[in-house]
Amino acid sequence: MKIALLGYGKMGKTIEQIAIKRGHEIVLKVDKNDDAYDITQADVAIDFSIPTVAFNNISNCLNNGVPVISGTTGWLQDYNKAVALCEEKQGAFIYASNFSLGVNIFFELNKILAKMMNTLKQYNVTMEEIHHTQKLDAPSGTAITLAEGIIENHSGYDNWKLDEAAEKSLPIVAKRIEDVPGTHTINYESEVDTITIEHTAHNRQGFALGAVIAAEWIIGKKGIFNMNDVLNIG
Ligand SMILES: NC(=O)C1=CN([C@@H]2O[C@H](COP(=O)(O)OP(=O)(O)OC[C@H]3O[C@@H](n4cnc5c(N)ncnc54)[C@H](O)[C@@H]3O)[C@@H](O)[C@H]2O)C=CC1
Ligand SMILES: O=C(O)C1=N[C@H](C(=O)O)C[C@H](O)C1
Repeated sequence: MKIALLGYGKMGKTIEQIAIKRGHEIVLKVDKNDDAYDITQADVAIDFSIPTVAFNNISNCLNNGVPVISGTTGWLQDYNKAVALCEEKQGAFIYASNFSLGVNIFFELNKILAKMMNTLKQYNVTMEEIHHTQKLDAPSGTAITLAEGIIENHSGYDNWKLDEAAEKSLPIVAKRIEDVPGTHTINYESEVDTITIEHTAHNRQGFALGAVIAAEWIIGKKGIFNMNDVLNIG
């Protein structure tokens, strides 16, 4: 498979290593200021760039008939536009806030726990995410997906807020600590006890492998998909 990497930072470089080990070829590496490039030489593009350029990168792929996987977070105000463009062009597109198998299992566990806790009003939910200090967005995309999983399954919450407590709001605390690849913790706290679920990434390999597996999976397909489609869970 010929892969274009849109964004050649920490994730782009990790994806390159894994893709080559799995027998793929990197035909294009696009980073900032690389404006003139021909995306059509790639069978599939993988975008791990920055929030302000992700939508342009995705649009360029869809406009040129190249299936695209995006893991960039912090651009979701334009997600519906990307979906509409994908439908118009009959293209193929996957966005996931987190491509790792472990986090996708954690997403499902989070929904089940929220459903179980729905009637137990003595427990308040809080969430914390910790990432490295170069991260541009807060809260993390993964924290937003987790919050959405709780809101869909627990009638005590209908929105989330960063660093703020309010009625029916799920508070998310975002911490930035040197070199942390990504830790997400959800606490259900009552006066007598606390129930905690947590996912800790030890490195970026799980995110990168998931993105390459998604790229392998999307070849030959048309439509808008997510990691549940790829991993067949949920
Ligand atoms: N969905 C997932 O599983 C994961 C998502 N992420 C997200 O992926 C994104 C990238 O993460 P990292 O690689 O850690 O960040 P990074 O900062 O190491 O890499 C981003 C790269 O994008 C480049 N860039 C800037 N403008 C560009 C443009 N116009 N076109 C292409 N590239 C451009 C930057 O120069 C940089 O090299 C972030 O949004 C992060 O939140 C990170 C890890 C896992
Ligand atoms: O920026 C990161 O590093 C990560 N970003 C993603 C997010 O915002 O959830 C996924 C992972 O936690 C690492």
